[in-house]
Amino acid sequence: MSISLETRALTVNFGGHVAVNQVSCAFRPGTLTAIVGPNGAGKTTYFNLISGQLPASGGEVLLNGESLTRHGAAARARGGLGRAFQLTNLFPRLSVLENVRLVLQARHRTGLRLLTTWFSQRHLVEEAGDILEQISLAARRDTPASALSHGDQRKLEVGLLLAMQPQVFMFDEPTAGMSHDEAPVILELIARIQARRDKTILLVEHKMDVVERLADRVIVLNHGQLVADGAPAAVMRLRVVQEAYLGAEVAAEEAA
Ligand SMILES: Nc1ncnc2c1ncn2[C@@H]1O[C@H](COP(=O)(O)OP(=O)(O)OP(=O)(O)O)[C@@H](O)[C@H]1O
Repeated sequence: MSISLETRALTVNFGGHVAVNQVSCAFRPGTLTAIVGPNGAGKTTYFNLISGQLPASGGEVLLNGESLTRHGAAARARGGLGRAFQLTNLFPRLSVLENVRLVLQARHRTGLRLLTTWFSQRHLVEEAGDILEQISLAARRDTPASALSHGDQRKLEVGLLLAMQPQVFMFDEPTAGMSHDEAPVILELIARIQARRDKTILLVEHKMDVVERLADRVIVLNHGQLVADGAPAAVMRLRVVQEAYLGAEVAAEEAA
């Protein structure tokens, strides 16, 4: 399939520090790419540059061949870049159902006039209800988003992404801070999006088992540079990756 998202020599400097350094990479629909690397390698910064949260110092981000340089985060989201796990996406006082319904409403571009009709309201609520089933939050549909546990808020964010139906899904450590019971729901959802094979999925992930389970391709960032790119089995054996993961495990053991 043709390229959906591409970065060309994407670069950002913070003072004298080059956090992302000339990263050129192309992503295709139907592929889940895991972005791995040691702490501070530039993974989240790379995401921020792609989604427009952070302006680049150099290089370009292209979606379907079109440069996004002039577009801010909101325009990129409308254009098809869906990034989860910025809890700011949620409307805290609105119920779980209303959060999803609002995003569906925006996607269907149903104006206020149409929305007043009983049919369109019912249709949106039904579609929102389906999404709540998928994210296992149907029982919490009337709960304000702010009253949900952290794990449930993260599920709801995936629900908002499902409602947006972006072309590119960006997940930044989707199960971080989640309990053992909660994480599988999110991973299953990502696997289901992946199974449709029409979306481009980017995943920043520290957990090796998650990368091994989900990734079709792994790219490695180290000191802001793209240092490896390929099939998960081969890339995960590389020393820089082993050190990054072993380092994380040792650090976790020391902290325990
Ligand atoms: N807004 C900022 N201002 C200054 N330096 C920053 C800023 N954001 C990130 N950095 C620096 O850029 C480098 C890359 O950080 P980044 O968070 O992207 O790494 P990461 O690979 O996501 O790390 P981790 O795995 O620990 O989340 C780090 O040295 C970080 O301190």
